[in-house]
Amino acid sequence: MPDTHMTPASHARWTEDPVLSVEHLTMRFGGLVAIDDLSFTVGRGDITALIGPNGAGKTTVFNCVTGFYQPTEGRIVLRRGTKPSDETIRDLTLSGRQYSRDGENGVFLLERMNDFRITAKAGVARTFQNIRLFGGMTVLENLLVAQHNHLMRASGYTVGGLFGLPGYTKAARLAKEKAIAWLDRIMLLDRADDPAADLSYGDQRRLEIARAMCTNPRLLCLDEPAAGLNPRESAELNDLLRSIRDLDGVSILLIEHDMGVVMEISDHIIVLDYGKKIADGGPRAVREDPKVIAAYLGVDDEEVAEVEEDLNRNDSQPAANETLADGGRT
Ligand SMILES: Nc1ncnc2c1ncn2[C@@H]1O[C@H](COP(=O)(O)OP(=O)(O)OP(=O)(O)O)[C@@H](O)[C@H]1O
Repeated sequence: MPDTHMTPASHARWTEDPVLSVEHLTMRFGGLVAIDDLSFTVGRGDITALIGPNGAGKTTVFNCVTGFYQPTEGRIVLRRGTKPSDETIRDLTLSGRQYSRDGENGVFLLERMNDFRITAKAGVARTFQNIRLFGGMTVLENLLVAQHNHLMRASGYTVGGLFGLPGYTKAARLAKEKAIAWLDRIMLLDRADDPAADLSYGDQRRLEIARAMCTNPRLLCLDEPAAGLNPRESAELNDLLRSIRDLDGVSILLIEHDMGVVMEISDHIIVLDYGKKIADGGPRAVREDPKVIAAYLGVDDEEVAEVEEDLNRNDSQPAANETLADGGRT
């Protein structure tokens, strides 16, 4: 992968080939403006981190992108496959339709779609801050359930599956093969028949990501995947996310407070504060941005130079599991 630490924004994938564009997004809850005219892009094949102090609006952005909230204003464009022209997107917007699909490719206006359609049609999968596995089901069953939509399609939405329709039988075999391949990748093959609730926290996190991957996403949205992980589990998570980017070619958008994880694996970082974007660029540029330091540490502008000096004195890389937000505003 190219070193994106200092990639000029004009040549970065997030400007040249965005898989997702969030355009002038605003989300109000009564009188509270949680997201205020926010625009950013996510590069195809990038790991993009959305960071910011507590209450900055990160989860609200995720909820808008994944269809849990309908934004008050703004457009959210997901591009599958080849890059569509601006005219295609404009025509789709004016048509009032939700998406325009051509086989595996297409353009999707996520602000018009519900969560189910966003996963099934646009190919956006997500995980949550609090793990949401089916604890009573086995580890393998969790990965099979994720492929339920695909299997229903193969059954022709009939009882065909029960009677062994050839298309369904093949789809069921492929679903099992895929689940087993993922269990192997996340090193949980020997736990396939155990209830998911019996796994350690780190294993549950990786299983949740594998479950999301079983839906064949183009964009994987992860809400604090490193929360509560120990350093070894955090390193395993980093490897898994890099492999999803590099081997599966899936773009990743993550919310994360663990600056060790963010700085190590991100190609692109967007920083929010009070619902507005305050920085957007490669990891080094963002890390050295005085506005970011000020927002995280809750200090006045004149104190920023002092804080920067401290950071430079300590080292040029954050320690693993360094969690700036712990010192941030709550
Ligand atoms: N459903 C809701 N109803 C009312 N206010 C909400 C709702 N969801 C979020 N908010 C408010 O919107 C603002 C942004 O919250 P959000 O959870 O998006 O921040 P965050 O950056 O994800 O924070 P954290 O890092 O603590 O998870 C906060 O002031 C929050 O109280």
